[in-house]
Amino acid sequence: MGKSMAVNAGSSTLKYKLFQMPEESVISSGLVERIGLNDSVVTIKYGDGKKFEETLNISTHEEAIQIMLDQLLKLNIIKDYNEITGVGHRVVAGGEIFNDSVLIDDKVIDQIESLAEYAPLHNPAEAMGIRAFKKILPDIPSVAVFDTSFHTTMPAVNYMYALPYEYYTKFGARKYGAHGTSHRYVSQRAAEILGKPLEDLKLITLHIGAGASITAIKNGKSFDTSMGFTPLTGIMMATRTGDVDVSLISYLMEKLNITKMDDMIDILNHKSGLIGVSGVSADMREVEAVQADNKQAKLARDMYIQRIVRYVGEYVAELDGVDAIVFTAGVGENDFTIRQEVADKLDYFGIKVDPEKNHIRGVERDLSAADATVKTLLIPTDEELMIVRDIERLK
Ligand SMILES: Nc1ncnc2c1ncn2[C@@H]1O[C@H](COP(=O)(O)OP(=O)(O)O)[C@@H](O)[C@H]1O
Ligand SMILES: CC(=O)OP(=O)(O)O
Ligand SMILES: [Mg+2]
Repeated sequence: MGKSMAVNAGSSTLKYKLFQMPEESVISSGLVERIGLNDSVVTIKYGDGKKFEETLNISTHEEAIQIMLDQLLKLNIIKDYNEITGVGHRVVAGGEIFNDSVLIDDKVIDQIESLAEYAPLHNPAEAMGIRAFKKILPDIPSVAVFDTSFHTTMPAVNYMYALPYEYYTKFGARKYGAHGTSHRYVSQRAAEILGKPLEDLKLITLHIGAGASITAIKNGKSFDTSMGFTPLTGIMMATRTGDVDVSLISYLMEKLNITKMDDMIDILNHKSGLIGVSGVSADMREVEAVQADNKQAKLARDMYIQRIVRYVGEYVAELDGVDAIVFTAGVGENDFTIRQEVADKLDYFGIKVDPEKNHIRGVERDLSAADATVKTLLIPTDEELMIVRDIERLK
């Protein structure tokens, strides 16, 4: 009994879902998009199909949380914050400390903050969100659900960097990955849709949003993933480089007269990726709107696709075959053109998408063409559902 709230702070978004428990029915869901960009959009769904929408400039996750909390009361979604009896927060980095979700106490908040360097765009904002909720609801159970915990099953051969070994044992220098809650959710749904036990499947899950990562899943477990020590590496993202030669970084620092590594990393995290190459926008929709007449925008989009294709190819090899690939997250769920072009480039593997089935947004569907030997699925992610289940499990 009661209402449970799942809070999901992404790099450019803040999402929440308020669930009636134990039914797991969604009372209200909200999304603040484009945090830190101009014209942030707040969308809140509630009641019987009611929708609140507002466009304003929101520069931090702290502001986004405040707006969201105010609207819960203003829109009469709840009459009092005390109606909420459990809160779960998505946290990106859990390092090697957290291989499962935990009940949050002061020590856990400190540990999440101590892992800030493992996810600089996320953990500080997420710790802040946890504190904001603790302030208004100090006595209800709250749970942290880590992106990294799904990836703790990766074998050392995949999570180790070829650096001196003691950097791992002394400093925790290894690949941790991210988006684990999403990769876990869509892999479970994929098994249900395919009607096969997850343990028997080889899957490649493509979580492509503002942050983006690809995971190879073997026997239901994360086997390899594209993000690294932090969510900076792997495929190209909205504002992040993805993989880059680190020697180039020191060369560029000299050229740009940058003396602090943090300043350089800030460029790699915030000024690169789609926005960096296109010079237009971090938002795929805006890049696509101008690509016909803008060479850089077209190049940015082509690079974005190419890197996805590259990782899928790598993971087909690592998994020694694949049963299905799954598209999810902001771009993966909404952009049929990206899905189509990615699939077209992978047809050697037997990945083939039916253009008609693919012409859709945001619904679960098998997109595979009749002659595909590898399935392509569209599965909207639901990190919030996973989070709320962990509140129930742990409270
Ligand atoms: N219709 C669409 N077409 C292309 N891209 C879209 C569309 N809708 C959303 N996106 C992309 O999805 C991104 C947000 O993805 P999401 O996974 O929700 O964010 P986050 O990484 O912050 O969790 C946006 O930046 C936008 O580029
Ligand atoms: C880890 C990460 O990049 O998350 P998001 O896509 O939500 O920003
Ligand atoms: Mg996200």
